[in-house]
Order: sequence, then C-alpha cells, then structure tokens
Amino acid sequence: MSTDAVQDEQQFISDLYARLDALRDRAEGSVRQSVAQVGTGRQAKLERDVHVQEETARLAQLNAVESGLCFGRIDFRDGVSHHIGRIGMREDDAERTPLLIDWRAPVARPFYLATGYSPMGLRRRRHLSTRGRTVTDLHDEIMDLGDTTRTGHESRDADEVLLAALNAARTGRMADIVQTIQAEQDRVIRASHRGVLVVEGGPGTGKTAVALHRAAYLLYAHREQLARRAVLVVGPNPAFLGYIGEVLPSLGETGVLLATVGELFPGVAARGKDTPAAAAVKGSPGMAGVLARAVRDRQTVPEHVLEIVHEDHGVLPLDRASAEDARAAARATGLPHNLARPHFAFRVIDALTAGLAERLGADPYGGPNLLGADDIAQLGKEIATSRAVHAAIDELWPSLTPERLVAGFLADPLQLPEHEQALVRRVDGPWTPADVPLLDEAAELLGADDSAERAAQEAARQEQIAYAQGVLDVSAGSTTYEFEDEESEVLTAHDIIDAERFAERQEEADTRSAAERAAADRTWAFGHIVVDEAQELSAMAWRLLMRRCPSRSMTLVGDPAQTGDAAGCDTWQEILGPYVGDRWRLERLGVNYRTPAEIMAVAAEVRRSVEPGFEPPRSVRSTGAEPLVRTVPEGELVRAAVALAAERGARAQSADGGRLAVIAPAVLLPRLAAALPSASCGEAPDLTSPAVLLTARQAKGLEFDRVVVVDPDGVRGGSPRGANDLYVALTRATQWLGIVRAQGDAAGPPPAGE
Ligand SMILES: Nc1ncnc2c1ncn2[C@@H]1O[C@H](COP(=O)(O)OP(=O)(O)OP(=O)(O)O)[C@@H](O)[C@H]1O
Repeated sequence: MSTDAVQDEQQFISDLYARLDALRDRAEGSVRQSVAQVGTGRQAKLERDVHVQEETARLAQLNAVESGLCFGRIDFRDGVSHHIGRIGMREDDAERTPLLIDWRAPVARPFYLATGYSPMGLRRRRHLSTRGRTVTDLHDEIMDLGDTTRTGHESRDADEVLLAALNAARTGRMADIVQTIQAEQDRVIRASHRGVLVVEGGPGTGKTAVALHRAAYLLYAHREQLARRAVLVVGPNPAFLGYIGEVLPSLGETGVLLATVGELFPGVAARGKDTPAAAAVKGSPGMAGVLARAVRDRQTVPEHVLEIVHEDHGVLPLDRASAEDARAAARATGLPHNLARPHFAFRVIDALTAGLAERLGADPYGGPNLLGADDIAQLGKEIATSRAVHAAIDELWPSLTPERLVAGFLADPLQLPEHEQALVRRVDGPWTPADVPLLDEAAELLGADDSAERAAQEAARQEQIAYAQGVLDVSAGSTTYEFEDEESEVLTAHDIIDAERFAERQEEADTRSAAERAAADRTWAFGHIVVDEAQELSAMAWRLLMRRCPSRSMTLVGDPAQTGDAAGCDTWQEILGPYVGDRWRLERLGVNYRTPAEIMAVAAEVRRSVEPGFEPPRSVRSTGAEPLVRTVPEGELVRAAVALAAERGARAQSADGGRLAVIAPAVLLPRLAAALPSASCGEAPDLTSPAVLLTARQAKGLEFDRVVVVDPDGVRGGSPRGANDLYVALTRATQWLGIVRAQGDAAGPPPAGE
C-alpha cells in the first residue's frame, strides 16, 4: 500500500488548515480592530457594527468547518484535479487560485454522481478520511477503466466509506452526510428552489439529512436572495431541533432559523401541553372559520337602545338599527377587525351627532333644523372626543389583540360544537404549541391598527432626515466646492445623495442577521421554508407557514406512514391543495440508510397490519442479528425492559460510545424512569446521554445505536394512530433492536428466539 499518496494528501491538508488559520486570524483581527475603533458619529458606528457582524459570522463559519474540512478529491481525465470540502477556499495569491472547492459548486458534482458507466470525465474519485488535521485513510475509485495507474488505496467495496459512516456509533447529534451524499439524494438537494418540492421516503431514507443539505445548497446557489429573506427550517419539537442543530453549521451555514411552529409567534412562549384530542380540534381546518366567527361575535350591537351619557350633552341614544348600519358599513370595508374599527366609530359618531343635532336644533314651530353646518361640525367634534362615546364604541367593537381574542375564545369556545368545547376549554394556563397557529390566524383576522405606531415612525424618520440634512450641510460647509480650474469640480456628498436617501441608508443598517430579524417579526416572508416531519403538521399550522412563505418556495419532507399526530395529514394533496392546487413536485427516496434489513423486516410486518402489501424502503445494510424478543407476563414488562436495557446500556457506556433508547408507552415511563435513573427523560431529554427514555412520539426523527421497545401493544393501542407510532419506534435503531412484550400481546411482532 502506497504511503506516498497519504503523505501528499497530508501535505495538502496541512497547508489547507494553515490557510484556514490565517483566514481566522484575519477575521478575528478585523473584528478586534473594528470593536476598538472609536466611532466619530452615527454613520461610522453603524458601519462598524455591520462590519463586526459580518466578520463575526465569517469567523463562526470558519470555526464550524474545522472538522472534516476537506473530504474528497476528483481527478479528471484531462489532468485537472480538485479537492472538495465543506466550503470554498482560495490561495492568497494574486489570481486567488481555488484551493478547495465547495461541495455545492457545479464542478464538485461528479464527486457525487459519477459512476463507472457514466464517469462524467473523471479518472478517479478519492474519499479522504481525517481525524482532526491528520489524514487517516484514502479510498480511491477508478472511474476510467482504461487507466491502469494504481495508488494502492483502491477500495474493494465502492460503498466502504458510506458503510463506515452508517456503522459509526451515534452521538446524540445528527452528523452531516456531505462526504457520502448518494446520487438520488443529490438530485433532491440540488432541485430547483421554485415552487413546492415534497420529499417522501420511509424511515431512515435520509429525508432529514437531505432537507438540511438542500437548505445549505440553496443558500449557496441563491445567496443574494435567500440570505436577505432568510431560510426557515421547521421541526416537530425542540429536542429534534437540538438533534439536527449542528448539521447546518458544520456545512458552513450559521444563519438559518430553526424553529418549531410553536415558536413562530414572537412574544409567545408555548410551554403548555394539550391533550391529543384538544390539539386535533385546534388544528382542524374548520378553526379558521371558527375564529372568524369569534371575531364577528365581538362586533356587537345593543339589543334595543344603548344610552350613552355624554359629559356635556346628557343621554345620547344609539339605537340598534344605527349600530347595525355602522357595523355593516365597517364589515363591508373587508378590512381586518382592528382596521375596520375606525369606520365603525365614524358611523356611530355620525349617528349620534345627527341625533343630537336633531334634538338641539329642532324648530318648535316645525320648521327646518335651526343648526348650521358649523354648529353640527362642532357637535360632531364634541361627540368624537367624548370618553363616554369612546367607551361605548369600545364595548361594541373592541380593539383586540390576538392574545386577548384567543384567550377569550378558549375560555368560552361557544363557536365550536358542544362536544368539542369541553376538549379545548381553558380559563387560565400557558399557551400551547397548538395555540400558536390560532394566535397567528387571529392576528390576521384582527390586523394591527398601527396608525399610531406609523405616525411615530414617520416622525422619527423626519427627525432622521433633519439630522442627515444637518450632516450634509456641515460636510458641504467645510468643503471647497470648486477648484480654480473649472473642470475639476469636486462631487460633494450633496451631489450624490440627498438627505432622505442618506437617512434611509442609516435605517437599512440594522445589524441583526436576516434570521434574527425574521425570528422577531410575525409578518416576515422567508425566502425558503424547509419543513421536516411535514406529515405531523395540522391544517392550521400550514396556514401559518404558508403566510410566512408567499413565494411558496418550500421543501417538505415526511412520511405519511409515520403520522402520529391526530391533527396531522394523511396525504400531501390534502395539505397542499388549498395553497398550490396540484402544482407541486414529488421526489421519493427509496433506500434506508439507518435500519438494518433484519429490523426493517419486523417493522414492515407491523405496517402491513394496517396497509396490506406495504413495501418498506430497501435497507442498505444487514447486520445478521435478528431483533431480540422477550415475552413476559404483563406485570413484568418494566422489570424485563430494565434488565435488557441494563445489559445493552452497560455497553453503551463502554469505549464504543453509542446511544441506547428505551421507547415505551407514556403510562410506563414513570416506573421505567424510576428504575433507570441514569437514563435521560422528560419533555426535552438530553439525547447525548448514553441512555434515553422516550415515548414513540418523542422518538420521531431520532436514531440510536440500540433500541428497546417496551410493550408494543401498548404503543399501538395508545392513540388512534398508534400503529404508525409503533412503526416509528421499531425503526429507530442503527444496530440492534430488542422488544419486550406482554404475553398474549396480539400486536407485537412475530416471536423470535432469544
Ligand atoms: N448518504 C448518506 N451518507 C451517510 N449517511 C446517511 C446518508 N443518507 C442518510 N444517512 C444517515 O441515515 C440516517 C437516517 O437519515 P435521516 O434521519 O435523514 O432519515 P429520515 O428519512 O429523516 O428518517 P425518519 O423518517 O425515520 O426520520 C442518518 O444517520 C443519516 O445520517
């Protein structure tokens, strides 16, 4: 075996890291220098802040790509070679010669797609394995069969690097797959960003991995547009977001917003929990209409006559018919509730003014009203400024916040059918994730009457313009306009920018990243949205997400066979039909990279009980180890599960690392937690701990080296979509699966030997 090639690559890698260090030093120095700068004015300070923010982001990127910076090389038949890595890097020479090619660049594509049949101009493809900054192994694939040169590192198995990645012990944090993206995955990652792309595939087919790499790819390919509008990745729960949170930074992308739907209403922390039935009601498509009715129900009219006691003019009667007219006129504007409110108020004030004028100006001899237009206008003013009148308008057409409306609705959900009212009724208590789409819907229905805010903003803008004008005047005053020689006229700041533009330029210098600004703004329109476990989202959650993405540039990944949430959807058309009709594309991933064939066979049987003829994705590996099934009396489930976990968990703490999960029905968790004190559990378990205790729902999207599924019958019977939950639980293991089931368990997998 040739070590020359290793030495050559080591030299290259060492040089590469030296360059990385230099770039880091430069960025660090630049940040330090800027921070130390004493600004000489507002503009200078803003420019400094923007610069610091940019350089800090660059530094974060350079730090994040340290591990496995370069992982491949392609040699073309024409003699050209490129090293492929997490980011692109250039030499520090005058030509800025490319040193490392970003994996997303078109020229890197043969690294992922070339085959012996279709070598795409390649002579050889090399995978470099590194630990820290040291080259540990090379795997070469000869693509040009006529080429007889050998390096001594030719792989016997083309999938050697892939299998090593799949067999590696799990850490509790998802790793990127940039070194081993497969051709079918590459196609999805680089698909056009326009429109809605749905990526469907069974468990372990790499949907999450592909979705994250796609986000990184799109940011690379459409940086201008997407960095400005930001990319949002939506996941099912915070634990899952923690699990996938390191992938994008490791690909050099630190500016993507990761969030659950429950986190998408700025100012609201959804810490409460709904029962599945309550969440299903709150997520159902009919809720949009229900909330619209709740808003209309807050637009009231007096039963007969409302007597308003004016401070100066005594009782002003507002009769039902006048109030109804005002309400109809306000509704006819089609504006959201709070924006239509002034229209209602004007009508009411007009009606009250007319009534008062009629009273005060009545001619005792039956002639025309004695008041002139000016008198009536004066009366109108007195009514419009009356506290009592305002209180009455507020009562009839209150100004509402989303929080107030939804809290009021949940306390007394009259607009729902009776049997659903009891499910969602809540007088107090924290917001839940299922409330967030309702708050968002309410915000749309209510609209923000931001006239006062806009007036304040305009005042601030005028102030900035005045300030900018001052700056320009000072600069103009201290400049000699013309040289003696008429032709060499100097352009002053005044000639190239006016005060208004100058002020705007300062406004634009919001130093927060687009993702940070997006997180704080409910009305932000994202450049692209990626939704993972998309099958779990309710119809109401989709309404919220579609509002955040008017361009409909979206990637949805999921597997309807794994839907667990009662509010989740069964088909993509059901989700997408209302927004894009049938104008969406579907890509399927058909290879399971996680679950060995033996485990998948057991999981597929469970699936077939609800979907006869079901074919699972093809497992890329088989371990030769059948899942271990222990059948015990029902009262022994916990004891047996703990014993099995202890056997396997002990190994998880050994040198091979790896993680063990015990997945059980929620009712068994307290006893299991007491018996397995070292296992992490609860709402947000620490997935990096050697052993974790979870429900099947919590395990969705995650994976572990070893999994013990306890009481499969209990998991299946635990919810209307329990069969899907069991399927999820059985497909989480990368190496080994144990099942502890109760005697007489009809739903468990077929018995297998101990
Ligand atoms: N090309 C690849 N190279 C290396 N590992 C891969 C590749 N594709 C997928 N994997 C690995 O397979 C495992 C499953 O991937 P992932 O979690 O993305 O699947 P999924 O389809 O989202 O699964 P589920 O539907 O069960 O959540 C992960 O460990 C992932 O890193």
